[in-house]
Amino acid sequence: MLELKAVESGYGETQILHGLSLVSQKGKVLAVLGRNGAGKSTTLKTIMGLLPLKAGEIEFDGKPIGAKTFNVANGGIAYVPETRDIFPSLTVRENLEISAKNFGRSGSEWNMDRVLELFPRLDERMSNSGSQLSGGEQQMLAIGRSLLMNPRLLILDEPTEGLAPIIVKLIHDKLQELKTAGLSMIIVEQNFGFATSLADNVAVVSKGQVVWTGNAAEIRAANEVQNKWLGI
Ligand SMILES: Nc1ncnc2c1ncn2[C@@H]1O[C@H](COP(=O)(O)OP(=O)(O)OP(=O)(O)O)[C@@H](O)[C@H]1O
Repeated sequence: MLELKAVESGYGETQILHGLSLVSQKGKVLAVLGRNGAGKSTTLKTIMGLLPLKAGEIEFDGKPIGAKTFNVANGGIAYVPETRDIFPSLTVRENLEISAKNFGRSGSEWNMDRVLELFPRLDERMSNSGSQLSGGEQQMLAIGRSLLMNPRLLILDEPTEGLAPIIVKLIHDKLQELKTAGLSMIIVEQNFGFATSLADNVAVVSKGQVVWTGNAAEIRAANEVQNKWLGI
């Protein structure tokens, strides 16, 4: 469904991705793993058009993805950044409404009610501003907002970062529900257990290239891969 072919990208003059190639399949969860600074977030930002593609190709459903972030999002890819980027001065309801208004289509699969059913906690916080939410609630809001875009592919950058174990478990269960419902996902994670229990497939990134691919069971059994590329 999404294919990166020999992608080169970076920040200004600094090249970070050096011919990175990977494939994410429809209906599957791909975990992208790697040490700090390997280029995982850079990969996601390049997919989303937040960093320029210097060389290589990115195809979504067999067609070039387009260079502008709005077009990538409109084409069906929702992105939850590491920073979550919710609007701190707007209420939970307003944060959700902006997404529903910009991307909601009549008869579409995701609407406000379904998001609140998935995250009842958000329903209790509808009148609170973004800045009043806990880290876990912010992550729920960021995911809920992205679902209102009715994506065909959901991309998450370190969804568990800074969250308490009980919230990590909750986010895990919700993403598992979305997976069961057939949503395709790419998840960048430092939490190996979280990532490999959700993932079908795994790509390991080091120094801006994919150095290992396989399925989740394979990497769980491959201690030397974990040790060499992830420092586990
Ligand atoms: N805004 C930036 N300007 C310049 N260099 C950057 C910028 N953001 C990241 N980098 C550099 O790009 C490299 C890859 O960073 P990236 O954020 O993609 O790593 P990562 O694999 O996602 O790791 P992490 O888990 O630390 O986020 C690092 O060397 C980092 O210092």
